[in-house]
Amino acid sequence: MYHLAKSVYFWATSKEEYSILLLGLDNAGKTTLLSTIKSLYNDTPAPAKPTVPTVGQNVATVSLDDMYLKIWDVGGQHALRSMWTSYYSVCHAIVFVVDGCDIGDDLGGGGGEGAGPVGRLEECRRTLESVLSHPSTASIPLLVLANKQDREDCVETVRIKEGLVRRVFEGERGGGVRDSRVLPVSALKGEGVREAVEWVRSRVRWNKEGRGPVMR
Ligand SMILES: Nc1nc2c(ncn2[C@@H]2O[C@H](COP(=O)(O)OP(=O)(O)OP(=O)(O)O)[C@@H](O)[C@H]2O)c(=O)[nH]1
Ligand SMILES: [Mg+2]
Repeated sequence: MYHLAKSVYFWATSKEEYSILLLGLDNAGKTTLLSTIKSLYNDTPAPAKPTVPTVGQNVATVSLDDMYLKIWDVGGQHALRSMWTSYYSVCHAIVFVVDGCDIGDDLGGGGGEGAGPVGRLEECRRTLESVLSHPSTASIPLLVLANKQDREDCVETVRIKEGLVRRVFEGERGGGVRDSRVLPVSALKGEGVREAVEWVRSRVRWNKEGRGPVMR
């Protein structure tokens, strides 16, 4: 009887928990985004100190009305990217953060002869392709964030959509059909962050049959 009551109590009081993986090149703004999400949803103070490059991982859980989001922020430096794969099989959505000021001004040109500087667009493209072509990320929702929108030298979101995301999806390593969206944010100022979290919330729920939550 005790065990039955305990189970009933657990199911009545528990919520679904989904894991979200923040990926992107070094300096994209992942750790800043995690801090901002924590301060918006958990009422923690906004970080006073600047971030340092992440070696290893940061994790935080935010409580929404109907679920917990457990958010993993991992280091984006080249040497650390091989560790990302160990998170793929347990994550319910991937948020790929792009530094919108560091992808160059040749988004439509394909990098051919005579093309202008391309910034880190090509590195971003190869990295995103590698994530999406991994079998464990198949059909997992993908949110691409065009970050640093507060800066004047940031490219327009549509250019990241066309020049990066569409190219990856149309390529051979695009990873098949999945829910995806590109949204502008400023992780530093918090602009667009609630909209990004809301998109993730709705998409992990939608994909629940594909990859189920953990009950907490
Ligand atoms: N202007 C502006 N700067 C930002 C924004 N987001 C992050 N930054 C800055 O970009 C730099 C890198 O931010 P991080 O959050 O540490 O980047 P990261 O993706 O975690 O980098 P790694 O840990 O090396 O993978 C820091 O100086 C941040 O203050 C933003 O929205 N606007
Ligand atoms: Mg970091």
